Amino acid sequence: MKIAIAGFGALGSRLGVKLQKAGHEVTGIDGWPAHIAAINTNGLTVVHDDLPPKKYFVPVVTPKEVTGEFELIILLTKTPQLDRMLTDIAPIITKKTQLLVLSNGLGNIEVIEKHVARDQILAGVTLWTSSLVKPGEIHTTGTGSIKLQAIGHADAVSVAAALNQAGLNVEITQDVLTAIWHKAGINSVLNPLSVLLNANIAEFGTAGNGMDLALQILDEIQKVGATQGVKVNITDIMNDLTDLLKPENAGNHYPSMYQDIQNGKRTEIDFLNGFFAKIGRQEHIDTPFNALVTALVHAKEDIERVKLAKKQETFEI
Ligand SMILES: NC(=O)C1=CN([C@@H]2O[C@H](COP(=O)(O)OP(=O)(O)OC[C@H]3O[C@@H](n4cnc5c(N)ncnc54)[C@H](OP(=O)(O)O)[C@@H]3O)[C@@H](O)[C@H]2O)C=CC1
Ligand SMILES: CC(C)(CO)C(=O)C(=O)O
Repeated sequence: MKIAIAGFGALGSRLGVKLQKAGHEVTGIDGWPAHIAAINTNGLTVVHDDLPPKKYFVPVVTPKEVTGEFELIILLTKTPQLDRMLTDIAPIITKKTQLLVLSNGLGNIEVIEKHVARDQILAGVTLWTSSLVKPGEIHTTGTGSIKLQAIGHADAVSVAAALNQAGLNVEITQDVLTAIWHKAGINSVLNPLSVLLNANIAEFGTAGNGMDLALQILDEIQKVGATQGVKVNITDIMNDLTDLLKPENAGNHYPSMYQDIQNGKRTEIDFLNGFFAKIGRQEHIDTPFNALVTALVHAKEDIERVKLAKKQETFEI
């Protein structure tokens, strides 16, 4: 299948390599010039756990440069960048193109609906992980899975089959909205707490009160979900959290929000805990934990951005 991955960052790169290895024709689309240049010149370096680095040659272009027709575009930008990416790649989206969004957070489907017909959209969630450690180099660990559903009449079966050829462990769900809230519950625990506690997923699991904190956050999300007609199953989320702590799954992974903070970038917090706190305010549901976590992550974003800017100034001197 001819596949483009829009948002060829940490996770886009990992999935891109797996899809290319399975025989698909893959093109990466990304806006970070240094990353594009590194991959196109020297290949993408992938370091899996303690294994020797491997190089893969997947062509990467900017959103404004990309040309050609793709049967499938996998959207893997950070949530705040999705709208901009879709605007920039509009020339390559035909009526036959299917778009699958796997980014974390709430509200992605509504953004895509502004750009293409419902029948072209598939939405999903993924437990694959990856870290972009420097331009052109990702570090990977463990394994993962994907759940997806067609929003209208897109061809979920052929998309799932193409992804499964690459061993991506895809399951078609009939209730992707619940899956998205479920995943957002997982992210609303692991992502901000990794930032605030400076811990990877396994290290978070060693905190004596870690799971109590998780329960407080999830209890609020469950109450907010009920106001929106979404059933959030806390037991199922806690089971998934416990599985993710294992090194063979994602224990050694620093969540994507942790990586954003390290890179001095704004995070997806407003599409996770911040989203639940906002709906909670509208629906008169108290969400003190989610509101506090959101405020603390925003504070951390500011602190790290100032620190990084100072470091860069020092380099210039
Ligand atoms: N990483 C993971 O393990 C997982 C991620 N996800 C989700 O997948 C989506 C994509 O995440 P992920 O791949 O981690 O995101 P990345 O930050 O690695 O990549 C997203 C985009 O950010 C830009 N970018 C990345 N690093 C830098 C940098 N240092 N300086 C400038 N620009 C940079 C890139 O281009 P551009 O300049 O165009 O912005 C890239 O397209 C998110 O919604 C995330 O929550 C879901 C599961 C696991
Ligand atoms: C792997 C996981 C679930 C960790 O929180 C994730 O989605 C991320 O890193 O953003």
